[in-house]
Amino acid sequence: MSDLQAISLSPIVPVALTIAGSDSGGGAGIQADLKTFAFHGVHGTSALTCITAQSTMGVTRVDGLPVEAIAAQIDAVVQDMRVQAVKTGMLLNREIIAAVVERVQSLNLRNLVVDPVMVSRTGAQLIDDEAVTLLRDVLVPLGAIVTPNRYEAQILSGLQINTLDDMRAAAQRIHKCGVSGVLVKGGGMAGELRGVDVWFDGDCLETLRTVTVETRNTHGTGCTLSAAIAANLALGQDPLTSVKNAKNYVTEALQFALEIGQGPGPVGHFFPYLTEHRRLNYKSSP
Ligand SMILES: Nc1ncnc2c1ncn2[C@@H]1O[C@H](COP(=O)(O)OP(=O)(O)O)[C@@H](O)[C@H]1O
Ligand SMILES: Cc1ncc(COP(=O)(O)O)c(N)n1
Repeated sequence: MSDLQAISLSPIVPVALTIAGSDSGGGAGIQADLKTFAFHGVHGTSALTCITAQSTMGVTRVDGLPVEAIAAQIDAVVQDMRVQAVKTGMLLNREIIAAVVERVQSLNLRNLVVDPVMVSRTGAQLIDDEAVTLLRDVLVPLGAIVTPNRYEAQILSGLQINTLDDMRAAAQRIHKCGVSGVLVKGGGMAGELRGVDVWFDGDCLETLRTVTVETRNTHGTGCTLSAAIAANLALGQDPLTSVKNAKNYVTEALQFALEIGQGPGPVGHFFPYLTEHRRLNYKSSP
């Protein structure tokens, strides 16, 4: 039997669903999520929440989709396939968050990874204040894992975050809102804390360190990380193992981040695994 036949006859192909926005530049959002799912050998499905006109230079326009269209996409996938893990990304506004919460609850979606996309790594708020409150009070508590960056963790915890101890305190405070596992990400921290994450699940408080990658091409790191966590959960890994595997994957993808466009380029989702010959034909980050 050929490898191809073996794959198509395989009885269980894990399925993951991303509920997120589109990034026309292909580095973050749905595009990053589907590449990440594919890399992990997980079938990727998607419910689009909004369309951003975006590049490495920034976002020039955002159009939200009607909530009925978002709910219908989720229903279509879940009614047909066994979805083992779900991640949420950019949910844009109150109405969209409420619609997603309603579907997550009524379809009893498990293994939910909430990437609380609210503030960019540079500190710019991406969704309005009312949406922030709803996300914090209603969606985050439904999550198996929530993955705030430095600024999002400040909003969710109400604490200022400047040190590793602050990250630890924030993870513990956010855990109190009902989510099972909290990963406070350190991409927006300064100095040696850049790229250091903190995990708390009620029992275990762990600092996760990888090498710090010296690159400006970090577009899509958060989306890629949360999608990789969802992929690992879909593959049957426990939450902490999923987080550790995902962090290692993001670190490798950062090491092969792409010098594409005029702003911060996207991480290289498949680039660590291209053959040496093909890799040499691309310019990777320094
Ligand atoms: N320069 C870096 N070196 C190593 N890891 C990094 C670096 N920048 C970000 N990361 C990692 O990428 C993941 C995403 O974090 P972050 O960039 O803070 O998220 P977001 O994109 O949501 O702002 C985290 O695991 C973080 O530690
Ligand atoms: C549609 C969309 N969703 C999410 C992000 C955040 O991206 P990052 O992973 O760099 O935080 C983005 N820039 N665009």
